[in-house]
Amino acid sequence: MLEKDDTVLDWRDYFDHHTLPLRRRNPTRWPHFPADYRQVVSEYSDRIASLARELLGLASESLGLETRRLEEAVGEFWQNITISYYPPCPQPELTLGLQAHSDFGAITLLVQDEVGGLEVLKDGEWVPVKPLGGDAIVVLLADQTEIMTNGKYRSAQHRALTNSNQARLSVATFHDPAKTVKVSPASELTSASTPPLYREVVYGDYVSSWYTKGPEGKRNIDALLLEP
Ligand SMILES: O=C(O)CCC(=O)C(=O)O
Ligand SMILES: [Fe+2]
Repeated sequence: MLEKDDTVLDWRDYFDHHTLPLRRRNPTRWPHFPADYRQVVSEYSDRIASLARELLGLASESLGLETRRLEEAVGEFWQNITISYYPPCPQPELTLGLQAHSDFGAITLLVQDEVGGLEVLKDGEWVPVKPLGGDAIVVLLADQTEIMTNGKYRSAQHRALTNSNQARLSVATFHDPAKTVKVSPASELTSASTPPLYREVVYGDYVSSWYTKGPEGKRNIDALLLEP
């Protein structure tokens, strides 16, 4: 889709649920059908947050950090659940469902239907993330985890393609720090010989800059590189 100035827009509709912290959760703003929708989303939010905590714990341990190190650096989770709907696109070669980006928070857990279209950038090539069916969950590390781990874990660049004959649905659950949290490389992972690669950033400033510049590729996190 083109805007007047030839900007390519995403071929996507979405519905966002603010789910955590609990004081942001207001299920009366969510759909009320099926009858158990609000209860299912609330329970899903809690269980996915536990999984995100567990995965950050494994990432911490894999780097020789205390189990809760990354989780504590993120602080209280700000979690949003976004359901994306990609309608069939008559000319899929002209646009993307969602343009290439890395997520700006800490960790995203994504469930997709059987249609396919999600791709991740690996060694300079776009690789399809094939739907596995069942209860498969795609784990996408996001920009704050790249900063906290001083680049040991890179945030995943990804995008969603459209297709001309089938609508697609995905459910992405984002886990972010609060806007006031300062994010920087974990001191345990830096030394004189391994200096910090990224400068400290207030998470809210990072998000504002992301929305000002647009999501293209990873240029937002690249702006924090101390020696670009
Ligand atoms: O629909 C997808 O598979 C990707 C969604 C996504 O990357 C996002 O919402 O940030
Ligand atoms: Fe994403």
